[in-house]
Amino acid sequence: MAIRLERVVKRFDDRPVLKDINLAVREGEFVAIVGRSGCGKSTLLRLAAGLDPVSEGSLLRGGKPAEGVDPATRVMFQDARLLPWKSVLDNVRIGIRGVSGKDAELKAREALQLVGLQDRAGDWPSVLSGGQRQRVALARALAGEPRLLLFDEPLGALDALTRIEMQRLIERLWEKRRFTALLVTHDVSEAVALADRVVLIEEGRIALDLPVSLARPRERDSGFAYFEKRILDRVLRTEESGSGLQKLAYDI
Ligand SMILES: Nc1ncnc2c1ncn2[C@@H]1O[C@H](COP(=O)(O)OP(=O)(O)OP(=O)(O)O)[C@@H](O)[C@H]1O
Repeated sequence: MAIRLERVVKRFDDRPVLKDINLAVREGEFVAIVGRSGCGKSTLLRLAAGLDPVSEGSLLRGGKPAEGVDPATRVMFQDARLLPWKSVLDNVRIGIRGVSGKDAELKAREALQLVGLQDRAGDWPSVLSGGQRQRVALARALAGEPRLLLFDEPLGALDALTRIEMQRLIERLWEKRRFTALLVTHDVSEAVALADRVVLIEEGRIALDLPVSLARPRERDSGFAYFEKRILDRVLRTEESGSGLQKLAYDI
């Protein structure tokens, strides 16, 4: 397993946000995490990245107890977090460790080519569109050849069309590189477009863990709509039943 969380609890000031998370992600698998705002999605991602410790339970990476930040993990956030005083190429180089000089430049140029921005290597981030900045952030993440790529709402600030283009790009690059991916998103459609499995978090627990058995590249057809509806139905049922969540978690 690339990553395994066993009976994980995460508390902030004694307040449990994640109460009992059991999740195993295989090497090369793409898992999406959905759930209402504040349910603990980003917290889960921070634990997986080693940015925060678990309060209880265990976190394993590659079968071994995870300790601190994993050098083979990269995170892509909603904002590109580019350094404005560095060129596009130099921003991508930041993602590369253990290689320097010409070799690093070559790797950075290759990563820019993967996202279709090879012609913008010398530009400043300020002259790029929001979508292009996210492409640079994706290139920076890929340039490090991560085993685990964590996406925290990476397309949340983009317009609908750019968002779908970026989803297709991420899907193509994942098929090419086969990194293990964990994607946090509010967008059920995005989860179905990208993931092998969609995990719904409710009240600190996994309420649904649904394999998405659709061929790739994903088409937005009736099969796609079926998975969207199954996830949305579960979210809405839980909302209506309120404290009935515990029961719902067991009748999947
Ligand atoms: N460092 C922290 N200290 C205290 N509380 C925190 C901290 N980080 C997160 N929380 C709390 O944990 C809960 C879950 O936050 P988290 O950001 O994981 O939710 P989320 O599901 O990602 O939300 P959103 O979808 O709105 O981004 C929230 O109530 C938040 O206030």
